[in-house]
Amino acid sequence: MPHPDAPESLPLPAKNTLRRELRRRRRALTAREQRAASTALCRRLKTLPELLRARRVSLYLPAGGEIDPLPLLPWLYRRGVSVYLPVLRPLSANSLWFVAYRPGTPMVKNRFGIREPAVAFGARRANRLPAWALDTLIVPLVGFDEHANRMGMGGGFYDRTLAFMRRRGPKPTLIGVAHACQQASELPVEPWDIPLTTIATDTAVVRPRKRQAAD
Ligand SMILES: Nc1nc2c(c(=O)[nH]1)N(C=O)[C@@H](CNc1ccc(C(=O)N[C@@H](CCC(=O)O)C(=O)O)cc1)CN2
Ligand SMILES: Nc1ncnc2c1ncn2[C@@H]1O[C@H](COP(=O)(O)OP(=O)(O)OP(=O)(O)O)[C@@H](O)[C@H]1O
Repeated sequence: MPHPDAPESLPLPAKNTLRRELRRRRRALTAREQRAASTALCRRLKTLPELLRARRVSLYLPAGGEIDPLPLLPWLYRRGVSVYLPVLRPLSANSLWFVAYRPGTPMVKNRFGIREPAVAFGARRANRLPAWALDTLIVPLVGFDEHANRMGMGGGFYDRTLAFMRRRGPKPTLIGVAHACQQASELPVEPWDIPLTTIATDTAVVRPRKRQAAD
């Protein structure tokens, strides 16, 4: 079910207006609603076969009302999963690499005010992975629709970082996560958008429609 306030359709120029509206919705949730949503989301994630198979997973530290995936941490550590966080890649415009996140990882704020592992720590090869070397990415999103299309913060960070998915080679599982109120009725699909495997929210799991042979 689309959010009751979701617009009926989306002309392209309205994309940024919708992005602002969806960001406003998640920021408007109370601390109590945030906690309940995060608990419900993480409970659901723990039942996803994709995540049960995972050995190298990226999470994110929530900002601006994003749903919080961190209650997964103890569960992942217990299962011996290696956990990574996205870090703005130095010297490479708007793309990410993934740095180990474990007790003791030194953290700094990036230019958006989001905490991330310190550059010097991530600079050591043993502490980081390119996206293709992860098996599962938990991907933050600003908006999604019933076909599991995704809208992000608008920087193209994940789309650029995941562009390798169009080529032959490893294809990690991409699990988008969001609050249910971040659903819109129909998002425009851009040529550079990388489709997600699954989206999980506090109330549902959304998967893309299976592609027909003729698509
Ligand atoms: N928690 C979290 N971490 C993440 C992301 C994310 O979406 N969520 N990213 C996913 O890409 C990357 C960072 N991308 C971001 C892109 C834009 C803005 C942002 O707030 N833009 C402001 C302008 C801020 C400024 O320029 O100072 C804005 O649009 O209002 C933040 C993060 C990596 N880390
Ligand atoms: N693979 C890519 N190569 C070059 N530019 C890209 C690529 N992917 C996205 N971009 C650029 O990034 C910008 C932001 O794209 P868009 O508005 O779709 O972001 P988004 O999907 O919301 O962001 P994100 O991927 O960070 O969550 C666009 O101007 C687009 O041209």
